[in-house]
Amino acid sequence: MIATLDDLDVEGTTVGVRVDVNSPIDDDGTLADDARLRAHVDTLSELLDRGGRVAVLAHQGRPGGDDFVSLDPHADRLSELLGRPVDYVDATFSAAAREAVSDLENGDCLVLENTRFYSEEYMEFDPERAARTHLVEGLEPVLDAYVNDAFAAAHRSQPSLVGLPTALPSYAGRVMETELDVLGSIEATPEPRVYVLGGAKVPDSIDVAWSVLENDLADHVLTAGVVGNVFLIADGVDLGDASSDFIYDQGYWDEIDRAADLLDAYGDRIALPRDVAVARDDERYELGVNALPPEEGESAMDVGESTLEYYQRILDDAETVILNGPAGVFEDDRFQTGTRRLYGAATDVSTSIVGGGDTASALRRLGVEGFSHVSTGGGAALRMLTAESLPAVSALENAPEQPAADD
Ligand SMILES: Nc1ncnc2c1ncn2[C@@H]1O[C@H](COP(=O)(O)OP(=O)(O)O)[C@@H](O)[C@H]1O
Ligand SMILES: O=C(OP(=O)(O)O)[C@H](O)COP(=O)(O)O
Repeated sequence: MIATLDDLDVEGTTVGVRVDVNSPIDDDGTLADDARLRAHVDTLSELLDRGGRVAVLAHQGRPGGDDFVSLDPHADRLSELLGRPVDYVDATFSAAAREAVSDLENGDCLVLENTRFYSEEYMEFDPERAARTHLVEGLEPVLDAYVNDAFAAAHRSQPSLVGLPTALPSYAGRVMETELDVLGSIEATPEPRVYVLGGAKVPDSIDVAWSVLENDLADHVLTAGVVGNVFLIADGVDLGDASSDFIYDQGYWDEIDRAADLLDAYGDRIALPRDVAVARDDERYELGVNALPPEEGESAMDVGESTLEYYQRILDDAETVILNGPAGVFEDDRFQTGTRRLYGAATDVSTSIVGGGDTASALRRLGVEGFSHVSTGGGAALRMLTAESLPAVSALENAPEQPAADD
């Protein structure tokens, strides 16, 4: 049983709130998209309105990446979104950080530095060991409670996600609560149930396909994106060197065998693209699978019209659709059609659940809206769909007893 904000006596309590505001960053270091910050406004506003003293913890990017930047711009944007001052401290658990947290008054909010600026936070630990890291031992004395609202990072067993809830009374924030409610009760959604697996996380998508087909959760699995390309190759289609090299370069070559095994076991419930779109003379050009391979250098970048009509017919009969990953390279205007049409069709299904960071950003960019639920998580949402437990969620379940809100 996970405690929520309803169980927390907030007033005067200093709360460490782990959020996931990991966002695309422009070349000038500013935030390219603030959707993940917006998602946490309800949790943060509620804590502040109820008189909490809030220290926000979050990561941004991965070491070595161009998006591995400070949380200073995130604090500025949060301040605008919350309509109140949000201080930023360029420290996470040092004496300076502890002093800033200790100085918080009721209704104050500050953002601590990118947790991954400290090497331990980019390592995976079991919860007990995570509780003995510098980050947790440094912060725990100045915090009364911990709230985890970072569903999108809940598949990581890093100190700020599994160590703090081992050391402090802990609660799920509103984003975490909603995500667990929706994604944890997929089997209760109406049937026929269709999964659409696109995008580029091929091993994760194949794990999901195995799990939902084996457990009879899926009436159909529709494939698109790089996932669709892997299934086409597994089915014996020659997609040409460019698409094959891309899959090989991503390290996904072994996935072709797994896709072939899946087709052997559950081929009647797996739908493959019937045509693909390539760039020819700089224009979008569609080819039926019988006309493949494409010309040299051409890569399958989207699904084509005949696939979209086929998938539309399956979606017309669906009561629930669960989607992850764009149908094509939506960043290029020529290859947005598949994602716009497929996801657009999904909004007409009575229950439509979408996961994935790139997917959510594609949908915003293409103006596709009207889903029952858009998850903040990509990898975390996929992992939940395989019914695997998420380390950060298990840590909340096993957190120390908290005093009841009315005590
Ligand atoms: N046919 C394709 N070839 C190459 N890349 C593709 C193709 N289809 C989709 N993609 C890429 O997949 C990426 C998103 O996939 P993924 O990270 O799995 O999504 P999410 O973050 O929503 O889980 C996008 O950058 C998109 O360009
Ligand atoms: O963006 C995230 O996950 P996602 O790419 O699965 O949406 C989370 O912030 C986790 O980041 P990580 O995959 O660098 O641990």
